[in-house]
Amino acid sequence: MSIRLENVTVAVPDGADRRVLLDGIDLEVAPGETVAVTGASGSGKSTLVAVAGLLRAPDAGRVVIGGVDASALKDRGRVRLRRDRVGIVYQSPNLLPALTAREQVEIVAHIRGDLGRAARERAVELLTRVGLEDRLDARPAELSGGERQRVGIARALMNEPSVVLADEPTASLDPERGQAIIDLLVGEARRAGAATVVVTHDPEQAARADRRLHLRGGVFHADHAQSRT
Ligand SMILES: Nc1ncnc2c1ncn2[C@@H]1O[C@H](COP(=O)(O)OP(=O)(O)OP(=O)(O)O)[C@@H](O)[C@H]1O
Repeated sequence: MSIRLENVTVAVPDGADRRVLLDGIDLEVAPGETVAVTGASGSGKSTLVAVAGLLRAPDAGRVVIGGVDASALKDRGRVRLRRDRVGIVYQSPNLLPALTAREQVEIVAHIRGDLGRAARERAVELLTRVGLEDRLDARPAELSGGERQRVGIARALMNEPSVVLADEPTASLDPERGQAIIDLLVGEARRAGAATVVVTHDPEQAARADRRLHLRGGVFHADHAQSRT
């Protein structure tokens, strides 16, 4: 399933004025496609992820996930659409200190009310895919930053999302580990056929995506790195 943003506009208070962060953005990401979004600090990248992930309603425009127009849904429907179709990888994975890696991932199924044997097996399979098969019972304090982010990726994929959104998922890691995490995320999202948007500051990471867009002045510009290649 794809995600489509149509004419999305978001403005925020700026002193006595209002500042337009997203100015009629159009974006369609196909199933299995990865789009990297770069942009200066404060350019609205996190806001874009929040809107695409149905965490924040745009002031105007629509977000359509798998053909379903989120703006036409009531709050509960929007929450369900996000829970069932969207996986989000955050800058920092915000794991629950008391839970093991396995439980951090299982909790997604628990929230949906379907933590049965199949879900438990899927959690282990995902943690294995991200290279944590030996760390299943480790708690966050026992994991490195990179390992915690791997748990965050497994957790984001647990609901078999149609759309994966990642907001600077490697911000807290060194470049080498960051690149490995991006490769893992992009690879897993492609494998799952998810439409994927990765926000990153890092041109090398952006180069791993199928398409690169640069957010400036509230609109997308084709990334310079892309036009050189
Ligand atoms: N609800 C809000 N009220 C007021 N200002 C806001 C609100 N949401 C975002 N902003 C401002 O809008 C700008 C863009 O924020 P956003 O977090 O989307 O940028 P970003 O590109 O992700 O930045 P960074 O790369 O630094 O994380 C920032 O200046 C932020 O302070």
